[in-house]
Amino acid sequence: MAETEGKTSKARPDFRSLATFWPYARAQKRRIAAALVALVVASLATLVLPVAVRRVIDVGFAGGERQLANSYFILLIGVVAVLALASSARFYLVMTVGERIVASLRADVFRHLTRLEPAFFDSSKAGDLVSRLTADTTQIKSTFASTASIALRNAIMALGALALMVATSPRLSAIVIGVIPLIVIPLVMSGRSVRRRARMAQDRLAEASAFAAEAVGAIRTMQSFGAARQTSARFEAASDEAYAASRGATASRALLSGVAIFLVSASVVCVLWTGATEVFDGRMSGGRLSQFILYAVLAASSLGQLSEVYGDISAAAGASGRLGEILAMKPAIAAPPHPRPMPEPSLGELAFEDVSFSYPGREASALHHLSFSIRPGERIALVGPSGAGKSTVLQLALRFYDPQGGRVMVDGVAGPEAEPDAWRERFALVPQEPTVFGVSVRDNIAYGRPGATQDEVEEAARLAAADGFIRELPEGYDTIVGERGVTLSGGQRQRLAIARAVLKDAPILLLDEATSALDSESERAVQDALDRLMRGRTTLVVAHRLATILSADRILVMEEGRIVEQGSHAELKARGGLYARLAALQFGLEAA
Ligand SMILES: Nc1ncnc2c1ncn2[C@@H]1O[C@H](COP(=O)(O)OP(=O)(O)OP(=O)(O)O)[C@@H](O)[C@H]1O
Repeated sequence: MAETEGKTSKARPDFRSLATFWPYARAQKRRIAAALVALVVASLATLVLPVAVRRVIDVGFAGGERQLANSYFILLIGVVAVLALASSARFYLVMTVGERIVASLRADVFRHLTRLEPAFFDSSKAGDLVSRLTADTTQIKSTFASTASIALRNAIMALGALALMVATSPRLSAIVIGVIPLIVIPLVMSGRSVRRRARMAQDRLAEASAFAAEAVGAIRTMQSFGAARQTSARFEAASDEAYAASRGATASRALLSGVAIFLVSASVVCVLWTGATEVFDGRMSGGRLSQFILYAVLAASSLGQLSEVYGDISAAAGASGRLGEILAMKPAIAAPPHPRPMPEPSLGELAFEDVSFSYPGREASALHHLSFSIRPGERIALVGPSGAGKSTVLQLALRFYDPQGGRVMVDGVAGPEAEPDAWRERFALVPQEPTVFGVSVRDNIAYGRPGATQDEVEEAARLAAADGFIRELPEGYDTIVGERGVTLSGGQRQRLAIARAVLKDAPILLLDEATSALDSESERAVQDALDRLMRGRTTLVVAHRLATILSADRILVMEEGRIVEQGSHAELKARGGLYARLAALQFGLEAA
């Protein structure tokens, strides 16, 4: 699979994908126009230089007119100054255009990604696209900020220098143009193999880096299995392969540059030789020969730089193709053209009506004709064996997916009729493994309500039984937590998530209780916090704790995507069915 994807990404790039930039470039048209002016001025100044040099040599040196030579020198300094100024302006303008275009593009792609349904991120293609996002935008920036201007400048210079070469000496030009194919053909042919080898080296390097990233990510598993030595050996082998491949690429590149230097220099010597004969024979002035040589060198270096541009532009085309693919994706869960307004204030009603659902790419149904409704303020516990579909019910309630059959209703409005943000406003979720962001504790709690005051945040933390441990953190509410900050225990993370839900104060609460056991003190604190959070709120909880099911108004028992029993704890226990068996097994209650 990865193999096929790798091959496609290396296929001939589709240059039409560069059209993705058009709207971004249009927004920068003034700067681009100014950059073009600077670029043309700099190129013209460079093209004028050889004429000034010829004048200095012919009039000054050969003609012996010192005064005139001096004024040509002054002119030369003027031209050089214009060249310098225009080059600086071009560099600044082109770089900022590139940065601006890429910044807007990056922001758009990211905004778009945040709107896509979670199912998109489950696919391997998504992983590939997202992980290349940074590399792709960087590639595009370098193409815009330097390659485009290098291409344009060198195209102007190459054309200008070639035309002026012909104007300076048609005979010498004919010789130069005759030898160009002798230089270019072998270079282009060997260039292909160099590029192929360079790509192989890059692939090996990418494999080695991916291996290292995976190993470091799984450092605990690796060390606990005593697999450090074996992992290092595998990395070393991958790294050696990368070295061998890059040595091959470097060797062919070295050979290529040697051949190129020889061919180019030998042709310059030949031309110089022929030119010198003409000077000796009095058919050409020394200054004119110098002018010609300067134009030839300019043309050669411009053409040389142009040849490198193709690779860069095709890489940018590949990168923009991938970004364009993201931008072209239509979110599966989007607002309809005329969304139905949700009633205000919220009633806090949630209902599943004959809902059938299977995950994308899965044949088996996760939910079969599921129907239930929760009245405002009611507390419902979902129980059932692993894989029964309990978490799926929460995901559908939040519209991370839409069902293939039936409908999910909130406050009398069906999912597809509503605006997704307005819909999700009505829910607060406390997941099994809460996410803690790498920001302060305060910002973590205020995540669901960014404008919340310090008092509101503290009040939410108190209700979630989190205030105590937060105050003991090194910088209290300002402590940075998460991967780069202070590590929180499982129970602390849960209480932080509960505080976040308290602050959001949504009418419907979705809870996925943690299956992993906490120590009894944390367990108590979390349970108390949850009780306070659930009070008076419509609650749907995937229950793993006895206390939770005992306090539920109603229990829905799920098995293989269906509700097989429902009722109160006492009724279900008395029935002696699946619930009674689960209660005995999971919750340690005697089966009736
Ligand atoms: N993202 C997904 N993509 C594909 N299939 C999934 C996905 N998530 C869950 N499933 C499948 O859907 C079915 C129901 O899973 P679900 O997670 O809802 O069960 P659960 O009752 O919550 O289980 P547990 O108690 O173990 O968390 C399972 O067969 C599972 O393999």
